[in-house]
Amino acid sequence: MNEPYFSDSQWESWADDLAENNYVILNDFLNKNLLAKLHAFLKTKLEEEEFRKAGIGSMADFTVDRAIRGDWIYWLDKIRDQEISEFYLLIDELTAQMNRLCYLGALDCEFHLAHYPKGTFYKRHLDQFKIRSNRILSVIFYVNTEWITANAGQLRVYAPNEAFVDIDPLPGRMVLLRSDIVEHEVLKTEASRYSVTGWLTKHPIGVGYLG
Ligand SMILES: O=C(O)CCC(=O)C(=O)O
Ligand SMILES: [Fe+2]
Repeated sequence: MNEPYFSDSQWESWADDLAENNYVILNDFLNKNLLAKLHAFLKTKLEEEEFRKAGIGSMADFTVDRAIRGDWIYWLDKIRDQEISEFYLLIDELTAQMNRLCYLGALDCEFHLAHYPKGTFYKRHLDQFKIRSNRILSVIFYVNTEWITANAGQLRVYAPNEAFVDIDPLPGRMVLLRSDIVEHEVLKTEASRYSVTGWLTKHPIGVGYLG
């Protein structure tokens, strides 16, 4: 057994915040070592030109529309991407704790690296697709090694009354939000913005798409 990254009481306090607001911000969630590892891995994949233009929707619904989102992504694979196996240990801990504390019933996850080049954004949206409501919890890690507010590129999270909070994509920060109800957008970034984004899902990936 690996040592847990965080204590049960720490997880309980985050789960309380999530239950109350439907989103939670966790600063310095990635330690320096893991942040550096993810950043380096992302840079390698960028250099190898492994990123693809991100689209919207899934399967038959899938389209690429730069007026909606301008990021480039690289889908991760837990088995293939052994260089970042430590990241998946952290995701296992997150999933177990969320299932324990929030009765999430998550059975699987899917993650991609994301690069928003200068001048790109992702318009307001919900993470659940129309024909595939498999995603329960959205999980976003910011993996730039430095970030200044003048870079913009904030994650804007909307409350049901249209109030919103703007969240800087600070190194090591993680944001959790409920995929089914929390609308959000990425404001136009003035610098290359790197992240790892994913979802805890109800069904194993590749099965039960219509769940
Ligand atoms: O990078 C972010 O802050 C959010 C990304 C996002 O909303 C998405 O990929 O669905
Ligand atoms: Fe999103």
